[in-house]
Amino acid sequence: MRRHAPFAADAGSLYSPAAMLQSHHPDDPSQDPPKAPVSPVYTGQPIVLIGLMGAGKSTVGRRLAARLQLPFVDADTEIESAAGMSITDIFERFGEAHFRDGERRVIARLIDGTPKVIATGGGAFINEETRALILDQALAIWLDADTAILADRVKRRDTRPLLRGKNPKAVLAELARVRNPIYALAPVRVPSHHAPHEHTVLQIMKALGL
Ligand SMILES: Nc1ncnc2c1ncn2[C@@H]1O[C@H](COP(=O)(O)OP(=O)(O)O)[C@@H](O)[C@H]1O
Ligand SMILES: O=C(O)C1=C[C@@H](OP(=O)(O)O)[C@@H](O)[C@H](O)C1
Ligand SMILES: [Mg+2]
Repeated sequence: MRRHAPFAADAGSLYSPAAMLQSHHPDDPSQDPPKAPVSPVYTGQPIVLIGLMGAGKSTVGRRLAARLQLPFVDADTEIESAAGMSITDIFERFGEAHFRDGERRVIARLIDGTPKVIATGGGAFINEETRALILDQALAIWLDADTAILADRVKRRDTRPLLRGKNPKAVLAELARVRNPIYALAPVRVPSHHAPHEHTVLQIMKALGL
């Protein structure tokens, strides 16, 4: 795994003074590139959330990015924009393999070395090429929740083609059996319980030493 030089510790501030000095727009802070928080653990790579459907990658990821003042991007939303249609339509019209190909290409584009939070779709990290890229160039965080919690959460939206017309708990249990050993390759695992999103955000920040 590629190692990144840690930013200098700066007591009292989350942000690197060195990064601030590199601004190309001294008169317009809104033009500055995002600055990675300073931590002895987190060293500025893109943070990539992985885990099963319903784990909270999209909703927790957005809140985590806001908290860290980093850009947030949801890979599923990017795939939908690139395709000009919903994930459900991509699956129906072109099949899962086509979706997986788009997913692989979109995530490769999103991991560009700049600090940001990326929420992936649950299957992204299962692709060998995507997994290798994430493990090498990003910091993968596995949001891990029980099947019962996941099944309860995914009931809220009918946007997941793998669950449509099926028993969500049974599908998620089978996906957990196959995928959890692969998600476990992530260097960081954060449990996602019945608790507010902010609780998981704080757990992630703690795991990152922030
Ligand atoms: N503590 C929590 N952590 C994550 N998601 C939660 C939590 N509590 C409720 N949810 C809800 O679970 C649903 C699934 O979350 P989402 O972020 O879309 O998961 P994913 O992107 O991993 O499939 C959303 O409706 C979200 O608001
Ligand atoms: O687990 C999966 O294979 C999928 C998860 C979904 O994203 P979420 O994990 O955000 O629900 C979405 O990418 C697609 O429906 C397939
Ligand atoms: Mg999501």
